Amino acid sequence: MRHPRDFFKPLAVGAPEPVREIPVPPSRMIHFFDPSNEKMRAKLPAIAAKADIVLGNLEDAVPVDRKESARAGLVEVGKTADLGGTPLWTRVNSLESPWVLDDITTLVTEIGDQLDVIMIPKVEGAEDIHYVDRLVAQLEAKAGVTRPILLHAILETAQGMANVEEIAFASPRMQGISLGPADLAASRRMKTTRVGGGHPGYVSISDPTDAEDLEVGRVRAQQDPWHYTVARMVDACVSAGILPFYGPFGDIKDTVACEAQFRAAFILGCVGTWSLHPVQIDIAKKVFSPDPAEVAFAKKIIESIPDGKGVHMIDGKMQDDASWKQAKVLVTLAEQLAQDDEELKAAYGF
Ligand SMILES: CC(C)(COP(=O)(O)OP(=O)(O)OC[C@H]1O[C@@H](n2cnc3c(N)ncnc32)[C@H](O)[C@@H]1OP(=O)(O)O)[C@@H](O)C(=O)NCCC(=O)NCCSC(=O)C[C@](C)(O)C(=O)O
Ligand SMILES: [Mg+2]
Repeated sequence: MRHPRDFFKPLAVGAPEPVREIPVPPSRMIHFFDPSNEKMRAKLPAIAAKADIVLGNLEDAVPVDRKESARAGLVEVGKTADLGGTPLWTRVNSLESPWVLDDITTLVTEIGDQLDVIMIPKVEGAEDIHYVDRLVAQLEAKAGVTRPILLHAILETAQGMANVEEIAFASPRMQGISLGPADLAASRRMKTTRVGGGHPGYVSISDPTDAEDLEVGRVRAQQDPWHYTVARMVDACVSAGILPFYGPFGDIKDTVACEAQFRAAFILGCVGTWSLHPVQIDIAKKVFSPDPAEVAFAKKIIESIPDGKGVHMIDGKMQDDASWKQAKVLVTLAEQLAQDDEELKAAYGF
């Protein structure tokens, strides 16, 4: 483990100094696009105008025979596309793949100053982050990159989950962590073919109303199979000062279930999610922007308790020092999002 006094030293001579605080711009959705797809590249400026973050995906979902053109397409995006200030991220191929070394080398040296975050798939422990950390520092120094590129890990193996805390703390470059429910389900031998979301077999059942007939009056409710994983990921991220994200929801047509899954993650503490299709950008924006009615009540708590101390009754509900802090979380997020969004500003009454 690195000495605490060395933690913020660059890992290569000439590399930029690591950041001390992770920047928190609006991060409600990381929008995935395939940079080998010319049509998607052409549409990117319009997508970037709606999305908080755009990410050129080089890993799974990009066919093997298009890995090189995806990498070249992303370099073209970094050099020529006008994204209007929307951060550009990438997901590189996994560390054991034959493409990742060229992915990282090419991207950092060609478009290092345009790239905000590199997402690393299938991270299993701190050693994976340490490897990329040093490599990126060497490449930043070589290319003269002036601000450090941050790293984001995807949790998609049981091993990665078991090591989530050490992954979160592995480097000052760590920006955040996302859930990778498809690979994680496979790694854990969960019995689902879905990419994120619930499963009709994962239910809780009420007691029977008739002792003789066990079928009578029983209500079944689907549970969230990602609850434990997301909650643990949120704790790991917050304790390390980095940002937790949900991940993909593969049933593009089921916008209702997508919204429910995103909202569960939002309520548990995630700052954002992924969008795989333009329709999911709007869902994420709606879900990860706090509800105006809740913001109004949170403002009322803050206004009624100016010093944030003591016990108070507001609309029949007990409020104290801790609930004042909860209110602060909502109002601070609402204020931040309203800064660049006139519609939200009006909805929150700022
Ligand atoms: C799902 C797909 C195939 C449906 O694609 P489609 O063409 O069937 O959809 P469509 O509704 O017919 O498309 C309508 C229009 O939207 C465009 N479009 C469609 N999607 C996008 C997009 N993302 N960005 C920008 N534009 C997009 C599309 O090109 C089309 O344009 P057109 O009207 O001009 O013809 C397509 O949306 C897509 O390829 N999305 C990205 C998929 C992806 O990145 N997957 C990997 C992340 S999830 C993952 O890896 C798992 C994980 C974490 O690793 C783990 O859990 O383990
Ligand atoms: Mg995956």
